[in-house]
Amino acid sequence: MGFLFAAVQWRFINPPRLSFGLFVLFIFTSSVLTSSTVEGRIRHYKWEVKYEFKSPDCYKKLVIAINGRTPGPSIIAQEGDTIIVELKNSLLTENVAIHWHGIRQIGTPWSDGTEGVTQCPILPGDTFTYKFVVDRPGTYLYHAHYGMQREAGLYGSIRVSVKDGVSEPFTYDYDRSIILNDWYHKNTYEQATGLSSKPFVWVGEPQSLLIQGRGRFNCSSPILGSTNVCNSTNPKCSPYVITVVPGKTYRLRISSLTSLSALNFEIEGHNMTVVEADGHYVEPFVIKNLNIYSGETYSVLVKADQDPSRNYWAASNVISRKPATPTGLAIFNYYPNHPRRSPTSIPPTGPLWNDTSYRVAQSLSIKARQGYILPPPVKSDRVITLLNTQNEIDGYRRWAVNNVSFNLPHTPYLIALKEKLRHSFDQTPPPENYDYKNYDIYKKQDNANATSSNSIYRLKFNSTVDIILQNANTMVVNNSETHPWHLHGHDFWVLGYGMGKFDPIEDPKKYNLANPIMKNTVPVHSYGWTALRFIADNPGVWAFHCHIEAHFYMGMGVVFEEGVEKVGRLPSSIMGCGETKGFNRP
Ligand SMILES: O=C1O[C@H]([C@@H](O)CO)C(O)=C1O
Repeated sequence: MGFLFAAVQWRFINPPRLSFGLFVLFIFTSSVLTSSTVEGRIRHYKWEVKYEFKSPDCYKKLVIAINGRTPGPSIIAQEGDTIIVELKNSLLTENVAIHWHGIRQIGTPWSDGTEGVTQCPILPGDTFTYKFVVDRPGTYLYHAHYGMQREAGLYGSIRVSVKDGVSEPFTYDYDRSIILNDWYHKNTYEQATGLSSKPFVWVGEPQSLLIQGRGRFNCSSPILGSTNVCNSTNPKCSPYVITVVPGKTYRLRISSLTSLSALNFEIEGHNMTVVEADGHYVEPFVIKNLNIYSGETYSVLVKADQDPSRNYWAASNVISRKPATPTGLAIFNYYPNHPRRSPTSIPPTGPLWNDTSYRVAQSLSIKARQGYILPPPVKSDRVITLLNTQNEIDGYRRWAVNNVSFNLPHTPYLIALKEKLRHSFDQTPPPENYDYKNYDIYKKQDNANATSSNSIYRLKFNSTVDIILQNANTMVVNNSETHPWHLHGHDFWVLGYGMGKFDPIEDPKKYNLANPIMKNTVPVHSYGWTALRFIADNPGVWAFHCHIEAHFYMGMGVVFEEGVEKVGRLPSSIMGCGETKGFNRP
């Protein structure tokens, strides 16, 4: 931990300057109650989670909103602030839990919001209080972490600015957050039921792509017939508008919370300079379009330096799966043109969806900004190789890791381990590797001996762990999908990406140990591998899983425990389910 603190201190060597954009946003978003302490402000939010009818893409469906909104309210804070969210579950018949994505929860592992791992679900009618410190500046997210509720619209952004008197290694005039998403018309229950049925019913491709909660479904589509649930003239589904002043530079914090799709984001005619990824400064690089995977966040700088007499399209397109969803569109509006004036140009269609080498090249071009991220330890203490496969188990379609498909336990691990409730989950450690020599990753395989389990990896506190994520063929011939893996409670160094089968002798020699980026979410490209390193220095129990909502639901995840004996007294509010019934009595 001291190691990371050193990295944080090292960063603050620039002269003081708080960007005007951040300042203005701070003033306008302070509807939240704040009070100051020596360490930082306390920002107190009261949220009510409720089903509501909304038409984000013109098609009316039930969404899960926070205080009537999806995306929910943004959390705007400063490094060192304490966030308190009093969450009232008004879903009537449904539990809920919210994860603070990218926030490491140092000292507060019970606030990670991962149902089954760090807490019992919040019951209908109950209010649960999350309390944690945002200890690092950067762009983060929050979203539901229970069942498949995220796809119902329960998500939002967290923006943490640097401390007063500290400046960042780049400048800009204004700061905007944009969440990209994909959108389904089926509700979460229909989707989840299909995934866990015999025969398996796949969720399919999304109906629309949303940019900051807005998209546009074609209401005259023949599949709708004569229903009145879709209305293209509803102003609620007019495109999101990013208004820019000619000559000014914008920091766009672009993040993705897609349920399934990998996306490519582009602003017609404008270059973007990438400066931040998952809360870490990157060596700036210029791109025409950004590949972004579910759970990732980026900051890009965009200068409004094109012909100011017109507006431009900002577009998101599906990549890495054969697209069956129209381009998501927003308007990049040059002031003082009318914000609703649609550009007459053809919207960007993005790169070829199956150009994996293009995506791998962009992943490889993300490097730590010099002077801001300490390099990783040169050696690891343990290497865990995780083969990702699709299989059938008892006739159910599942995803498995080293032939083990993950099931969440009924008693959250954090409580089970701290209170020594050993019977509440499978104590056999999951496999550290797969049959590396004989497994053909290019072949459709049955993986007939795959099983389901809720066993977990226990890591030695403060040890350095390498994870090799290995992709393979699915149960469809000649098909391997992209999986964005997200680690809770930590950032990891990204040591390398490669195509084909990872070679445990040769590939580690090519690791980037000089300037690897730190992230919390990383893609594993089709038929490829990704190598990560992290230090198990955050006492708690942490999920590590594919951020595709259907895939985690189908078992594509693992859990790590480290230093649980060092965790302080657990709050009784996280208890009440499984074997923890009765633990919440004062
Ligand atoms: O889990 C999945 O199932 C489908 C397909 O493999 C079978 O229909 C798909 O694309 C997934 O990602």
